Amino acid sequence: MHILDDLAFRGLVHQATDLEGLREQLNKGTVKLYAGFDPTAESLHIGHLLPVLTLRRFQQAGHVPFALVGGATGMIGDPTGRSEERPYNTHEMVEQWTNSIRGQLSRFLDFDHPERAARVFNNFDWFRSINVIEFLRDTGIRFTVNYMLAKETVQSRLPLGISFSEMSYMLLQAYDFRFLHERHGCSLQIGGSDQWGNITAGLELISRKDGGDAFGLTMPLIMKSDGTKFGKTAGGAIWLDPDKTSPFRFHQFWLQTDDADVIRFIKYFTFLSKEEIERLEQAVRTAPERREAQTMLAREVTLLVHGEEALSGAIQVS
Ligand SMILES: N[C@@H](Cc1ccc(O)cc1)C(=O)O
Repeated sequence: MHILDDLAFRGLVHQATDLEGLREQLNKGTVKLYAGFDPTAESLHIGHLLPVLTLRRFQQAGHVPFALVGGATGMIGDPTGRSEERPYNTHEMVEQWTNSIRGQLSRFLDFDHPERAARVFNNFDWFRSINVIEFLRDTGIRFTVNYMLAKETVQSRLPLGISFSEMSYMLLQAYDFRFLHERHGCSLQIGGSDQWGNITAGLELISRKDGGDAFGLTMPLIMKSDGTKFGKTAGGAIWLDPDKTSPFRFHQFWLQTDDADVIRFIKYFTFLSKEEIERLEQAVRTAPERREAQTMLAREVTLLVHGEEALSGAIQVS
């Protein structure tokens, strides 16, 4: 199945800048794509899994994934979806978290592939040597304040005020996209639906400067059918770090998925085939009490994140 058809089947396409153009590009050959992750804590959580696994899907389909860890952007903080300014973390903290997140990402992508090896970047590597005059003359000049004010993130913060630093976040992310496009041939950025404004800011910069082909694709915000937030439990977030959320608790979390959500989550978070998923869908309908789909979901995601040994440990305890 074509990667874009697979993503559509899984309900993973929320918005895209030019799907037909992107399809053409993907058909022509290897596409390099990236997703970025800010080190705002020592570990990724399951909210990050969707972009990570989507990178993996692209790699399996013959493309080259780049994972960017925001050692620089993490020093400012993405205002997207936040109702107030973020407190700053120290440089030491951000650096430490950048390293642990880099390690976590490596489990999901193939870094040794002979032709399509994945890569990890840290945007601090390029931002550390850019000075403010250069940045304003080269990047700031490409955006009108009017354009920035029109972004949803900024709009929603206007009543209470938003700092110049947080408002500039979109320019940092835009700069990354252009940098990876120019230096490393990256032509697609993917992210959660809330990243649309930042991704399109990058496209703005790329097309104004060199007219290159570049695309943006976002994934849906994960909602539970009962209206509560996905991934948040009474005990807090579900982390990928086994020291913060044990493989047992991780496995249990997925086992408790509602019948109404389980097939959607299987599509998002597992690599099971369309046929297998359709069979499980049937099973939820005809024999929900067996919880076959939940068992499968918990098994597959725990295996992906924690590996075989941790999975058998988690199953034995339960
Ligand atoms: N802004 C993204 C992270 C990110 C950082 C830098 C980028 O170039 C891309 C994405 C987020 O908060 O999820």
